[in-house]
Amino acid sequence: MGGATVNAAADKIFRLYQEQALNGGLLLRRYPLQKNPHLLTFYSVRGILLSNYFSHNGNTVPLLEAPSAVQHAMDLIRLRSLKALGRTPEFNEVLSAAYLNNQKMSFHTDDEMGLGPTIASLSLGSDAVMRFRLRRCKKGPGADKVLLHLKLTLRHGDVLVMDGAHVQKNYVHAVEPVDLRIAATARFISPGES
Ligand SMILES: O=C(O)CCC(=O)C(=O)O
Ligand SMILES: [Fe+2]
Repeated sequence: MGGATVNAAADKIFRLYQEQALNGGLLLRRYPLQKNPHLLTFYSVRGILLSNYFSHNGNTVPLLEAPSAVQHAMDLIRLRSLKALGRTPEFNEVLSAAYLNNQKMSFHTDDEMGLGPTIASLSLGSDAVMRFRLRRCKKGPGADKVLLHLKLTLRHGDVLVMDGAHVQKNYVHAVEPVDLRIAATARFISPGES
């Protein structure tokens, strides 16, 4: 959910992410692709709802001290998730990934322990192709085609909502941006699982 007419907020957040990454306020970190294909760069916020912590590479600071890019991202995700679902899902964390130089996120599922059933991600920057495939393993020629369930383009300002634990249980997803892109993903994680 987004579109040219409602993207002033996304423009601002994208600019803030880049400014705050440049000036050191937001310490984005890159991981070697082979070692951590899932997350290339991440920044994580533990929100106001339960634990009230902002976390970055294992260190935590209160959400209110999180860079404004991350806080605004959370606000926009909440707003657009409400429009998409008719209710505001419970989120207490934002995980941000920056894709540079042809990086992509290969097929994975977000079914980590303690993760809530609704995950919503805000796309910033270049378009990306997102694919959903059945999680069930199928081998042999043409298997990819059979298992491919959904292919969509994520555009700047779009908020994609994965609603329900069954999404992670039954499907894996992959994201392949065209160029520089940042994704801010809001999730709910039980306090015990940090
Ligand atoms: O880049 C995206 O839009 C989604 C990222 C993702 O799937 C994840 O962080 O688990
Ligand atoms: Fe994911």
